[in-house]
Amino acid sequence: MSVSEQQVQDALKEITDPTTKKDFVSTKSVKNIKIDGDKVSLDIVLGYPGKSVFESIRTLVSDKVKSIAGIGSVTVNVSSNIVSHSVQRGVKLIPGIKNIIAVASGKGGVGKSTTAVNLALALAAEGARVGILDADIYGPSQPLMLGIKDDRPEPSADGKKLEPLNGHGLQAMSIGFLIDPDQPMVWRGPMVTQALGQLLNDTNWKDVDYLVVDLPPGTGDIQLTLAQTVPVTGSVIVTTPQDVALIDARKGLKMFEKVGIPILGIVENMSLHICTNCGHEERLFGTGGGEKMCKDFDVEFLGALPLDINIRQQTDEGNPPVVADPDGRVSQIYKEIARRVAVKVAEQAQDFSARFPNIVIQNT
Ligand SMILES: Nc1ncnc2c1ncn2[C@@H]1O[C@H](COP(=O)(O)OP(=O)(O)OP(=O)(O)O)[C@@H](O)[C@H]1O
Repeated sequence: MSVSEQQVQDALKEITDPTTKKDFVSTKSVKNIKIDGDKVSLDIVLGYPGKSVFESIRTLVSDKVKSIAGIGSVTVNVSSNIVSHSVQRGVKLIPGIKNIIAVASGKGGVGKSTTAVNLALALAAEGARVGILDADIYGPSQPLMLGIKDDRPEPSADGKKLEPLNGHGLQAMSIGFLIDPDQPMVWRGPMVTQALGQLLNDTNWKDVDYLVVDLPPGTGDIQLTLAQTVPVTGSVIVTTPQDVALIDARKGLKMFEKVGIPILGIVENMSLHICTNCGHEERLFGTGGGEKMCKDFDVEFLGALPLDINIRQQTDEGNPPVVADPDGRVSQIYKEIARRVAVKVAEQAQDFSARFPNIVIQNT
């Protein structure tokens, strides 16, 4: 008696994708089941980029299907398909961009730009088409971190837009490509929003699955306006474990909640110091702060990066760890975070009617 499609589906309900923590049937990843006598073939189509886990998923699924009685050979193809998700209501989507991920911090200097660039590179390493927009108008650091600070963007063929620059395979745009970094610029609030709007809308983004936006630090008027004008799928908040950083990170979280942007999760940066001489581990800034905050606010703890001299040196030299040492421990952490972020994006509803925020105008 030959095996039925239902038997294959039932078997696949019993195994869990380590990234989504769900079974492949409930995430609608199982496609195209074909049964020919005792031969079975099927596709697993993931909703997140996961090149580095394709092989382990292929083995996991194929071993499970092989365990069904009466099955001879099994062929499993694993791939990813990234689709667009909803954004906050009233904000227009941008052509050429499927999803926008805002990387924010309540406080300056916590490693937001470092996290943004390595997250973008990790998403790309996992197989996605990725762009990075440096919205840190006051202190653009992406041109330096991508090693292309002296490059200048070219106009597009129709002369209407600017071509993004290429930084380690990312499509990149930053105010830093357009101004002289040594000349102080004085920006007023409306100019910042206008400049950002232009960088976002007047760049010729090409088929980007994820655009990572490196927001300016803080939770003032400018961040709020940006959060309301950029069509964001979700936000990632970067913090260090010190209490002062965590207090500001909470403010960031509340700001996104207010404008109806989902929080994809929190990254704790510089959480642990490993001595380069003796390997001793020290929690310079305390322990568990990021995780506790996630519990308090019911958001996901995406991962923790150590305070590591290589992260600083490689990133500040324009060759971030995900590129400089793609198989190293730090890259693995960034890739795990990237996959978790992509899963959280994929979990966002594609209709947004339920998320319209209440706007209350208060006179204080
Ligand atoms: N995990 C880490 N280990 C060591 N150094 C780090 C780490 N993360 C960031 N840094 C370094 O800390 C400095 C500040 O990082 P970064 O510019 O990313 O912070 P930021 O939050 O974006 O700052 P700003 O508020 O200026 O935008 C940089 O020199 C960076 O290389």
